[in-house]
Amino acid sequence: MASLDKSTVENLLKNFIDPNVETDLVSAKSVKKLVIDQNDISLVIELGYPAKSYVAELQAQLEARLQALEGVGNVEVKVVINILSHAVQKALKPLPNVKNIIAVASGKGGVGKSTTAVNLALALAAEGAAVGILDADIYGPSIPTMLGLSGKPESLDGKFLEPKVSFGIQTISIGYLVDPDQPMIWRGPMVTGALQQLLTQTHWSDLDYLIIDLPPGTGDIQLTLAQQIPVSGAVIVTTPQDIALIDAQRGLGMFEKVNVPILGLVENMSIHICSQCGHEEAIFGQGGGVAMAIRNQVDLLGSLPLDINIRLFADSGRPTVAADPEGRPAQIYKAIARKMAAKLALRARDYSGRFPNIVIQNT
Ligand SMILES: Nc1ncnc2c1ncn2[C@@H]1O[C@H](COP(=O)(O)OP(=O)(O)OP(=O)(O)O)[C@@H](O)[C@H]1O
Repeated sequence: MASLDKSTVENLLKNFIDPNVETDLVSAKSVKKLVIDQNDISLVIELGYPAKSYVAELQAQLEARLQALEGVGNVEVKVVINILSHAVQKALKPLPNVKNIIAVASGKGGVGKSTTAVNLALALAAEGAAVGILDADIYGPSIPTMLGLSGKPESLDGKFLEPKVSFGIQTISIGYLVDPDQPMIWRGPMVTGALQQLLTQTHWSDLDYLIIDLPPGTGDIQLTLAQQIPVSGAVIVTTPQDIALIDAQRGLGMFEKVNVPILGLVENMSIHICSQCGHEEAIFGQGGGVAMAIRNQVDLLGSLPLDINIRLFADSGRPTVAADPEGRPAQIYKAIARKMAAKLALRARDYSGRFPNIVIQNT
């Protein structure tokens, strides 16, 4: 039997594209261990993002391709998930108990930012991550309603708030603190302080990701939040409509200015599929998200259709990913969530909490 050539195995891994990170396993630093013992191969792949629905497929594909190599004996492939903490803005420190904060933003209001944020949070959880969501949308705090929650959170020690949990997601909302009848102009100045308080005085319990649903727009409040909250990355939600894209462009510029990496764009309401006849119509225009992504050299993480069920599920307190996990829209949300987390996994890690051991010896 011909003996196994090591470089053939390495080349196979160098040419194996992970569709979530959109790069090969070697460049993505996913090859944790490769042992070639005579003709036997033992391989450990480590993914830095939650991917429950991809692990078995990846393992099977790798095993099949390795097994097909000439001269191969036993093949053993193991895929493990290890979600790490990634760097935040230079002047800030990550929160304890929260590995990564991801901001979900939009330039324009009403484009479906909150619906997208809540479904992405559920999708990350479905893929195996520990997830929280902070509803910071002062203009329309809708996350509790979308998750079927009501009532204020408790405080057991009089200092920290206990997040309310729904579908396994830990949640806190600015809506619990601001008076809905108070004029908007008074809400602005108090909001950044209140948000800092919510962020740091909530008993988050070991989160891989905390999703923040930011208020729409690119004004002072949003800029202050983008500067003060220790975020690892931001996602911009837009519709393909020109007017929304112009505002989304401003949002993108705002995050770039404060050195927050853009993980990608999500195009919402991209196409309407008639529930009666199946006819597809691009109500808000076509190709806007792709063009914006290309122009700014950022990723278009995915596009969601304008689908009446997305609204109905959100209104009923059981968003799409929880209500119809196998349906097409839920699959799109999960694909976007995997990609978003995978893009983050490629970014620099946070080393702030890990000082090297310094030993001072008296001679
Ligand atoms: N893809 C979709 N298909 C159908 N309806 C949707 C979709 N995405 C969002 N919606 C609906 O559109 C409305 C606005 O969505 P949402 O509240 O998420 O927007 P937003 O951008 O967060 O708004 P705001 O500016 O108030 O923060 C909601 O009724 C929601 O259910």
